[in-house]
Amino acid sequence: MSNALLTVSGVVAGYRRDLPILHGISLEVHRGELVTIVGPNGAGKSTLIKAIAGLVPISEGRVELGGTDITSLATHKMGAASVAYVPQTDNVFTTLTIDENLRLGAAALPRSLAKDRIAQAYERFPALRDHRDRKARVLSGGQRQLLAFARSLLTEPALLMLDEPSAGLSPAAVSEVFGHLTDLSDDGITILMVEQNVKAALAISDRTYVFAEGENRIDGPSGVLADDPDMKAIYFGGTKRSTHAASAG
Ligand SMILES: Nc1ncnc2c1ncn2[C@@H]1O[C@H](COP(=O)(O)OP(=O)(O)OP(=O)(O)O)[C@@H](O)[C@H]1O
Repeated sequence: MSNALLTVSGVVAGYRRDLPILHGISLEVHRGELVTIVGPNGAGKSTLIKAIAGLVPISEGRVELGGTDITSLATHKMGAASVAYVPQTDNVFTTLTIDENLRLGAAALPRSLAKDRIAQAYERFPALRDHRDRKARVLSGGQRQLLAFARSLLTEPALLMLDEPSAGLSPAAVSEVFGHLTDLSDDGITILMVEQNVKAALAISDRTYVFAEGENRIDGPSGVLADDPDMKAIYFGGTKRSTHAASAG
């Protein structure tokens, strides 16, 4: 039996029905895995996680979470379906403090559970506890990302999806944020992320999918792909489909 938590099969999707951006994307994320999607600009990486999150219409194909069909489920129902999505920007309330952001994120939980989960969040991200009364707008880019992760984890989603968590961060902040992602993954949290920082992403993820022009190109264990000559072809002009890529299944 497959250990897949998320299964995306043949997804065709785009911002306009007559203009598909994704041309039949398939991938799997197994329970406890950290999986990255990389690829050149405009490859459709962000579009895929937005489509999974119900933000971009899917015209063909299927998305399943734990065997349940969540294709085109309305975004506001994704939380109940146990999917959390952290967008690249505008992922925290900048006019609120860290503590207020977390309390808002836990608002749907019973009061005592919310308190416990916020305490756990501060334990996991001590930098947030240290600045709990600061407005999110004065936080560094890295601290904002950590706040966005902490908020999205309050409901203990089965799947955490991140859109370019390293975008706009300094190298030191990338290494701090990616260190936390490694810890989350070590704690068994299942993560699907889109990244532009290929080297850093390959270093921390279990498996990687490479997209180009809205299609799957290569996938396999990240350690293997780091040395794959086809990666260079995809990034520097070629679009050759690999025949030796490891399968996800
Ligand atoms: N809101 C939108 N409306 C229409 N087209 C869009 C929209 N957002 C993205 N696109 C188009 O969809 C295609 C794929 O964009 P997408 O953001 O998914 O790429 P990506 O692989 O994540 O790369 P990047 O890192 O450059 O964003 C691009 O041609 C882009 O111009």
